[in-house]
Amino acid sequence: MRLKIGLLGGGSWGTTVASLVSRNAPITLWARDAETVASINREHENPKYLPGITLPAALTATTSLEEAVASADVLVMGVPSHSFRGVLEEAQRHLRPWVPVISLTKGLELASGKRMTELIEEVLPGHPVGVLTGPNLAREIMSGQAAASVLSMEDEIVVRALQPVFHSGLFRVYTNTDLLGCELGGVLKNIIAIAVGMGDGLGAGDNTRAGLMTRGLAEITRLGVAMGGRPETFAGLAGMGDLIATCTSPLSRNRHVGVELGRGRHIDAIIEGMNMVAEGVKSAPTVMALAETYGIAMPIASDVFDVTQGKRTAQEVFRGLLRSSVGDEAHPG
Ligand SMILES: NC(=O)C1=CN([C@@H]2O[C@H](COP(=O)(O)OP(=O)(O)OC[C@H]3O[C@@H](n4cnc5c(N)ncnc54)[C@H](OP(=O)(O)O)[C@@H]3O)[C@@H](O)[C@H]2O)C=CC1
Ligand SMILES: O=C(CO)COP(=O)(O)O
Repeated sequence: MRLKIGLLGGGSWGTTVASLVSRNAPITLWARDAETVASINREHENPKYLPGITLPAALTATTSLEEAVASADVLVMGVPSHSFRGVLEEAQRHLRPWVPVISLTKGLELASGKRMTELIEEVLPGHPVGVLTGPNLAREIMSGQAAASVLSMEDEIVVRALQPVFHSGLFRVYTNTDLLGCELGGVLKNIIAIAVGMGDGLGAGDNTRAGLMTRGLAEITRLGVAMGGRPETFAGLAGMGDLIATCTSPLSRNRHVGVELGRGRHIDAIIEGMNMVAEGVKSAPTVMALAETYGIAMPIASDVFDVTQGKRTAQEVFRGLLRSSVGDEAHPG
């Protein structure tokens, strides 16, 4: 039997994952924007988020949430974190029992600080949950470049059963049972990418970037391990892999925010000028609260928090590596 997939969210990543999955399984993509849906069905294009890219003819879209959810054997959530709970609650009315729910979202709920899979467990108790995450810039994948990703669920048998839904020749999907670690890797790297972008915007060099990325990974790993993730996860695709892609690619929206901050623009003006989401800006306050709760030093994330809150400028915080006290590399700070 071929599993039917419902995917909610017609942005750049939702559309890309739906295109990848359409090679393996029947899929219905739900987007709330009627023009986007019509264009995907008729022109095989999503002009709002992936202009100029031809989508597979097998990919069909709908504005009816019920149509995408009611017949789904697997539900994939591709909306940003600020809309996740609301869309999930709508979906809950139509979803059959026990259907696995996979999140593509790399953010935390602002009000509760919860991960997206925690929201799924809360709204849809009893449904197996997972994430698809890794160094996966949507536009690059749609232009036919090879990429590797991770499908993470706690149950090894279920995750292996779902792997073929997402895996294909140029999109290599590994499995991982460290759900918490994989999910946190995707959330936390966005904040470090903003820091690296700030450096790039200020004209910092390659040594600076390497220093920030390495110390940033140390912060990600410290918090992730304190919260229950496995150390090796943060050295893998969902940790270091995604950090490298996001911190170095001109396609990254989080890095873009950082670059513009580094050039001296105000955060509100930058966000105003973007039609896509940069999750790190919204996650920064929640991540700082988590760092406090778990007693973890996160000096780079803290600087990003200050700048994205408009408390200090990128120039002011970018003493970064020049901070007055430095200790042993293996220790926090
Ligand atoms: N783009 C990428 O390369 C990658 C993104 N991700 C993650 O995927 C998630 C989604 O990002 P991405 O697709 O890039 O985001 P985009 O900004 O490209 O698109 C966001 C999409 O979500 C829709 N949306 C927002 N709120 C709602 C709502 N309340 N109801 C229905 N639809 C809604 C938007 O619809 P509308 O157009 O109508 O506003 C739009 O289709 C993020 O968490 C991101 O971190 C992960 C890996 C790669
Ligand atoms: O998660 C991503 C790449 O893996 C996308 O990063 P941005 O949201 O910064 O574009």
